[in-house]
Amino acid sequence: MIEFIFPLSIGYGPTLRCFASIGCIIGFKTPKIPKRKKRNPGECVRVCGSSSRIVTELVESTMHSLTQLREYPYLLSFDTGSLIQLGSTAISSFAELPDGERWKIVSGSAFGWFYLTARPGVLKGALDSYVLAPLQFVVDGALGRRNWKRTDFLVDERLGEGSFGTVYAGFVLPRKLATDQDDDEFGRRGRRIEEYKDYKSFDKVILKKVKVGVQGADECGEMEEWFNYRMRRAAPDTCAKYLGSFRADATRGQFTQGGKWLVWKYEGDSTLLDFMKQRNFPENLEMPLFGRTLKSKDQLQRHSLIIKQIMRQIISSLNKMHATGIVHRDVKPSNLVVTNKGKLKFIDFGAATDLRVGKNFVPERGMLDPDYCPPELYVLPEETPNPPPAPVAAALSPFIWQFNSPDLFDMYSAGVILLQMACSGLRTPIGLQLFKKEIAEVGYDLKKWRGITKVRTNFEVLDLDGGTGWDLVTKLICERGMLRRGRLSAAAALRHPYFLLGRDQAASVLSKLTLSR
Ligand SMILES: Nc1ncnc2c1ncn2[C@@H]1O[C@H](COP(=O)(O)OP(=O)(O)OP(=O)(O)O)[C@@H](O)[C@H]1O
Repeated sequence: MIEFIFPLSIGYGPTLRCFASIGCIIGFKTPKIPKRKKRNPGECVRVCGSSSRIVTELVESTMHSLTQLREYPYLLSFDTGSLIQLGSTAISSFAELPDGERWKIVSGSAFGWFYLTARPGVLKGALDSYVLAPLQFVVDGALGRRNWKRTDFLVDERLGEGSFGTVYAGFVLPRKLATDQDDDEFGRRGRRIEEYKDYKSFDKVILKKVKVGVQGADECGEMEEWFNYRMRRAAPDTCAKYLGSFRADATRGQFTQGGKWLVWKYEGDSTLLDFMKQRNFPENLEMPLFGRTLKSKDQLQRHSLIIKQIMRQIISSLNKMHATGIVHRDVKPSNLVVTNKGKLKFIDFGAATDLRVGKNFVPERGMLDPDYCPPELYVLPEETPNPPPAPVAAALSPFIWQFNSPDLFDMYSAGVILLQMACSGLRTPIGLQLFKKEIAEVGYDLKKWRGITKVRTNFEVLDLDGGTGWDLVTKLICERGMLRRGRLSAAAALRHPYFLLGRDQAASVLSKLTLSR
C-alpha cells in the first residue's frame, strides 16, 4: 500500500489548500462538513474510506488549517485505492453536470491555473516560502553553513566600498587552523595571510563588512542576505554563490565586535567592467568565454560573437531572475563577475526588489547608478503604495506584474551595456555621460540619437548580419509605451533574431567539448 502523506505544518498549508480547492473546482459534491473537533498538536488525521469522506476531510482540514495551522501540525494519509475512487467520482460528477456549469468550471480552472502560474508565480512563491526556504535553512544548518565565526576567516585586500558595506577578498581557514587561532599571539592586529604556510590552498572568499553605526546599514545587510538566499534557491547559476553570514565576537584587525559580515565564494578576479576598460576589449574575453581563439578570420565577426555570448548570458540570467519576481535594479558591468569558467554572474543585490512578496520595494526609491537608469526612474509608478503584508502582496503580484512590467527596468540597463560593448566611445565615463544627456534630448529614440551624437561611435558590430544587433538595442533603449510596455522583456529579447542563429552558443558548446578548463 502506498501512502500519500501531507504534513500540515505551517509550511505546508498551501499545498493542501490547493488540493482541496482543485477538488472543489472540478466539481466534487462535498457533503455537509461536520463540526470539527478540536485537535491536539501533533495529532494525525488518517483519511481512508469513501472518496466523499476524503473530500470532506480535505475541505474541512483546509478550513481548519486556515485558522489554526500554526498551532496544529497534523498529518493526512490515505491509500491508493481511495485515491483512484476519488478520481473516478470526480470524473463522473463532472460528466453529470449541465453544460453551462461545466464551462464555468473549465474556464474558472483555466483562469485559476493562469493566475497561479503567471509571472511572478504565486504557486511557485508559496512553494518557495513554505517549503524550500525552511528546507534550505535546515540543510544549511546541518551542513554547518550557518555556523560561521570570525576566526574561520582571514581578511585580505579591500576590493570596494559601497554606502553600507566594505568588500574584501579573504580566505577560509581550514577547521584545524581556525580552532587553533590564538588571538593574543598577534595582539589586536589580527593575522596576515602570509603568516600561514599553505595559504595558497585555502578557499578564497569575498567578505562584505556591514558598516557599523551607519543608519540603515544593518537593514541593508539583512536585505542583501535575504536576496542572496532567495537567489540561491531560485536561480543559483546566475549569481555569485552566497555562503552565509556571521557577527564578529571581538574587535580584531578589520573585525568590530558585533559587526555583521556576509560571505560569498570568490568567483573571479575581474568584473565585466574591468574587461571593458582594457583597450583589447572584447578580444580579452575570447579565451575566458570560449577557452580558445575563435575560428573566424574576420575580426568583426569574432567581436560580434563574443559580445553576443556576453549579452546572451546577461539576458538569460535576467530572464531567470525576473521569472522569480526579482528585479535587480543595479544592472551594470561592475556588477557582473566573470568566473574562471567563462560565466558571467550577478553580484550586489543590495538594491534588488522582490515584487512577488514586495520585499525591498520602497515606491520612491530609484536605482543606484544613474548611468544605467531607464527614463522612468522607478520600477513601478511612483503612486504605487507601500507593499501590504507578504501574503497579500503575493496574491496581488500577478496583477502588478502584468500591468506594470517591472522587469523592463533592468532591460534598459542591459541595452546600455550592449551599446557600450559595441561602441568603444561609450566605454569611457565621459562618453557615457554624453550619451545620457543626448539620449534624453531626443526622447530616448536611439535611431534619432545615432544621427545627432557627438560621441565617437562605431556601429559595425551591431550592423552585422542585417543589423539585428542594432534592432535589438533600439528595442531595449527606449521609453515605455502607454501601457508601460514597448521595451523587450528578457524572454522576448532571447527570441529576437539577434540570438536566433546561435553561432556564439555553438562556439561556446564546442569549446566545452574540446577543452577542459
Ligand atoms: N563573489 C565575488 N567574486 C569575486 N569578486 C567579487 C565578488 N563579489 C564582489 N566582488 C568584487 O568586489 C567588488 C565590490 O562588490 P559589490 O559591488 O558587491 O560591493 P558594493 O559595496 O556594492 O560596492 P560598489 O558600491 O563599489 O559596487 C566588485 O566590484 C567585485 O570586484
